[in-house]
Amino acid sequence: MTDEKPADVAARAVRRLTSAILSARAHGAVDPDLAAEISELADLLDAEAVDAVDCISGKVGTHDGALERSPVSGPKNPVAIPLRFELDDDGNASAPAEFPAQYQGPAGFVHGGVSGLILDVAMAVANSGSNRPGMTAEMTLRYLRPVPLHREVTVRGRHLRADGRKMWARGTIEVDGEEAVVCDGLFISKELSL
Ligand SMILES: CCCCC/C=C\C/C=C\C/C=C\C/C=C\CCCC(=O)SCCNC(=O)CCNC(=O)[C@H](O)C(C)(C)COP(=O)(O)OP(=O)(O)OC[C@H]1O[C@@H](n2cnc3c(N)ncnc32)[C@H](O)[C@@H]1OP(=O)(O)O
Repeated sequence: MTDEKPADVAARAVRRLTSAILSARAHGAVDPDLAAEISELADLLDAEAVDAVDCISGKVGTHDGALERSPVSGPKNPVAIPLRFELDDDGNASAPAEFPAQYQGPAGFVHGGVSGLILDVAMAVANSGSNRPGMTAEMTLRYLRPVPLHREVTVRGRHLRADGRKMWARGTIEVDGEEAVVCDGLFISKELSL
């Protein structure tokens, strides 16, 4: 038995579908009937969709549900891998990650923009873990070696220091224990409003 919510089950299925469509397309083999069936499913859900930014998040402009809706860690978000971050006693975030085909940049490797996205969230989680949530103001990425698809790597986020509203954090993606991508981020605390 699982206590997974229907929306989470659906999101997981859509992730598998995305990966499967990519790999089927690569071999020129998307069955037309199946494609029509998938489209019908999308029509069905689309008709039920609520036209609001906050439909998976709770209140607009808040941090509520940020982890749940995140395109990186959100089990409700089909675009997410999703990563499950753990915090250690010092507020450092880490998560194992294995990237499927839809995150490809160079053949066989993760797209650099995806690495940036992942590290932004890793740093945000670490900042929040240190009770210092904030908006990303600046990120500097160094790509030291390519990150392979379909292989477990480690994502880390570390809150470094704070000065007033400013916070500095560092995020890394490690492949075989070696840094492959390193990101330095500046975050600014801010009340959100639309
Ligand atoms: C939705 C937010 C969620 C945040 C996460 C929190 C909790 C979530 C819990 C767990 C985490 C789970 C999942 C993670 C979820 C989300 C994480 C993703 C984070 C994002 O995806 S977030 C979207 C991208 N991000 C933006 O959308 C920012 C747009 N932007 C602005 O909203 C403003 O631009 C802002 C607020 C940055 C500053 O504006 P402002 O008016 O409040 O402040 P002001 O300009 O006065 O600057 C004050 C001092 O910061 C310096 N400063 C400002 N910007 C700088 C820069 N770029 N470089 C160097 N220094 C800078 C100034 O120079 C001054 O410094 P000084 O005081 O020394 O003069």
